[in-house]
Amino acid sequence: MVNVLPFFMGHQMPLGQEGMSQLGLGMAIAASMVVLTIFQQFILTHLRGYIEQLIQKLFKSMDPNVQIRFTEDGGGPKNIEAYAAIETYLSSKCSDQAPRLTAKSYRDIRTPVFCVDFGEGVSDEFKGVTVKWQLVEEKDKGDPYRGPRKTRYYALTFRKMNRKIVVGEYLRNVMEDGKALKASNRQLKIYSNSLSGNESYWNYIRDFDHPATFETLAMEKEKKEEIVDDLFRFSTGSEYYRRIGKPWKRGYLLYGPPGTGKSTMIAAMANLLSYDIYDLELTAVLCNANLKQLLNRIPCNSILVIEDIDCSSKITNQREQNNEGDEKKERIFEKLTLAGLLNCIDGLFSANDGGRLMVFTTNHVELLDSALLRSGRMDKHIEMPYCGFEAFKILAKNYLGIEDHELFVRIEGLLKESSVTPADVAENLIAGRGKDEDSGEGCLKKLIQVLEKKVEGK
Ligand SMILES: Nc1ncnc2c1ncn2[C@@H]1O[C@H](COP(=O)(O)OP(=O)(O)OP(=O)(O)O)[C@@H](O)[C@H]1O
Repeated sequence: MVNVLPFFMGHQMPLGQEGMSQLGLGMAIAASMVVLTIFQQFILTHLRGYIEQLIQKLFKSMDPNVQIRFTEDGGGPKNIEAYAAIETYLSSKCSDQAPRLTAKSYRDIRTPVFCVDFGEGVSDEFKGVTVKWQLVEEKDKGDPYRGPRKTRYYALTFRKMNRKIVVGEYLRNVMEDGKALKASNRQLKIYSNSLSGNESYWNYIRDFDHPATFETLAMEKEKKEEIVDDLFRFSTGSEYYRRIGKPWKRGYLLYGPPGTGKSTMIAAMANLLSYDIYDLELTAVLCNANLKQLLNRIPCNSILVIEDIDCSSKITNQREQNNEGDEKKERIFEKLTLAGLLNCIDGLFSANDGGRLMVFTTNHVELLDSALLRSGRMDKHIEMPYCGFEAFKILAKNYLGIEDHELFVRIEGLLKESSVTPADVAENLIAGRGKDEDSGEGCLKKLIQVLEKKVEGK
């Protein structure tokens, strides 16, 4: 047998029997050293990693808490929306808890949102379960071009045993409340339509800051409550409209003499629901196609207002009687029709992404085409009457701060006999102009005189 080992070992001299056995031992030791090193380097490293993982798992399973992170800009619009809803929700919680707050102002909100400072925590309770929110900012290495990157997130920590209620009910509640708070803090706006060439557009007119509310609206309590209830059911009816397969819209017709508060009611509706107002001027609509274009551009959570709809329907119905020769009106007569308006209303707002309210007003309900009045187009007809005693008491409280007075009995009697609008009454209740008759009592006396004249003149 050719002995090749000496060459491997670097020996030049031939070896005896003893040398051979020593050499074998040396090689065995060397081999076991190599195996040991491999074992250490590979097997032990793997084993160590495995053991470490096991320990981590063990610790995790012993940790009683769960943490969910909501990052500021991660994962698309839904996540951004969720982050904003959480921020608004926590804004209402943190003002009396966190020692340090940051005020954030956005373009479209009325009052600043308060946020906790980084590292600060806010605790919250839901159905007996306590959770903790914390605003965290982390810096990572980022990439070579843009450098380090900051990530902000809200960390929600809670007990593992409460996972079901927190992930289900609690978070749904946070999102809904956050979105509702955000909507109620939104700066409302008024838009109106205009014509440019053959195209119709909505133009931003101004911010909507009308102070009217249902509380200040002079109207019988029961009737007001019924309307508010209807509006709330409508605005929270997403599930309902989805279930019955109808577009999420509702039509209101407000009718009554001028000065009975139809426009004031629309303002109160917008404030109640935090909806923007889209005031449709039909005389600035060229044809049915234009109208469709405009109505399809109204976003959700808006009120479409068509005031004095009787005048508009007169235009459409009395086409033959028009002999003014006005070219533009002529075109409207030809192309914008009642049928077109009805079609637009029927096919309107098929997307169920949010509610859209339509409010039509008229001083002459008797002139309206019955096709326009039917349910689905105008679901609720509200009469805005002359001023009754209940409405008067609200006006006296609003304008004079007087809730009861000995002259009220006389005024109640006169209101029963006369037809005065809340606008007429309000006009006589503007106190504090310096003169004696403009004091609270002076205003009531002045109103009595006006009412007496009305009754006499009947
Ligand atoms: N019901 C009411 N509650 C409180 N204020 C009212 C009411 N009705 C009228 N007013 C007062 O009268 C003013 C005119 O009312 P408003 O413009 O709402 O009436 P209107 O019915 O819309 O009239 P028009 O048909 O002429 O448009 C309002 O600015 C408001 O101050």
